[in-house]
Amino acid sequence: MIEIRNLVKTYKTKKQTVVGVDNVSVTIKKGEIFGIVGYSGAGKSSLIRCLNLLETPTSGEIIIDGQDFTKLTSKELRLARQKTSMIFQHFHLIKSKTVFDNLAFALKAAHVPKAKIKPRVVELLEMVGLSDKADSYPAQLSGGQKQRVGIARALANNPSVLLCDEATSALDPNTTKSILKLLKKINEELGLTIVLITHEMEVVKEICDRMAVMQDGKIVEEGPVYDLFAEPKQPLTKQFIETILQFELPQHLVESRRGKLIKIQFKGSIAEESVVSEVFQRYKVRGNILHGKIEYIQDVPLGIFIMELIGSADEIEAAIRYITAKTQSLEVLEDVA
Ligand SMILES: Nc1ncnc2c1ncn2[C@@H]1O[C@H](COP(=O)(O)OP(=O)(O)OP(=O)(O)O)[C@@H](O)[C@H]1O
Repeated sequence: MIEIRNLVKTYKTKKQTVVGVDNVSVTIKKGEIFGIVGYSGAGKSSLIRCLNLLETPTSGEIIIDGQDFTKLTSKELRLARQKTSMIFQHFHLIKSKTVFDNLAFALKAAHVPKAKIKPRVVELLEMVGLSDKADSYPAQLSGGQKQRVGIARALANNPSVLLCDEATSALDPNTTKSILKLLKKINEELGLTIVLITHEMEVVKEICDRMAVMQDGKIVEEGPVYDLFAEPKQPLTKQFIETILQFELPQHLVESRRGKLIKIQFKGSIAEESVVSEVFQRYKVRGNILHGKIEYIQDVPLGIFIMELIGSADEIEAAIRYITAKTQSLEVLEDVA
């Protein structure tokens, strides 16, 4: 478990003091994948870099598995850092060393006995699917393969926490997916806690259990990813969710509508029920689905549809009451009746 309490990180420049992290308190549970999103300058890097003391916090506490990282001696800190390893957007591999030697280097640095290094490297390469690249140099690898080496190196000394600093931001969408899949596998198989920072909601949607949204050094909202997708409360969270769930109707559809435009959100198992077809059977209304999308967030469906309901005012009202009761989420967008 990671407990961040009243964390403050400020930077003193010649002219001014800049606040990177502004009194953040958050608890990250053991074994979960926790995503931190925010625009550039929100303080994400400052926060994650404080977690393994790459940045020294100005004040506050960082307690990982019961140990306050801010109170360690430099020797204790070296050992503690092995518990919280990190992967980076630009991989940070040693260019002059082969993949094998990059991994062996991390083990040597942690004083792993020589005899144990080779079998561990072989094991790590297998874990990340790069057994055939042991003798390649970083320049001979694709971005995704380089990040796999980065992940193997981060896992070398059996950390309990993996920190990911925009780990997929330099990768194309397909490679991003494969790296996220690998992170999920590691999380499940090794029980590793993963903290990742990103500006991409796709990443959070794909693998995170819980998330926090940062702005101006503060966490403005946090919670389970599904809940924040289904019911974002803060304007900034809504903005991020809309990058995935927003859709606008083409103007000609809005202009040619004949009934009532409604937006329905289906959460969880209700998304798999036939609420809409039931409405057409029960009430004298006709309808068109004008737009719709079902997103699966950690395999749980979240559907959003825009429909036009056509019929008498009474029947439309009754249909709306029925859908509202079933979904708990219906918004009337436009009314021409
Ligand atoms: N070394 C530094 N010296 C001075 N100011 C800094 C330093 N590092 C970060 N900052 C400032 O702290 C604030 C938060 O920056 P930070 O890099 O943590 O944000 P971020 O959300 O990670 O943004 P990005 O995604 O662009 O990296 C910004 O105002 C930034 O200018």
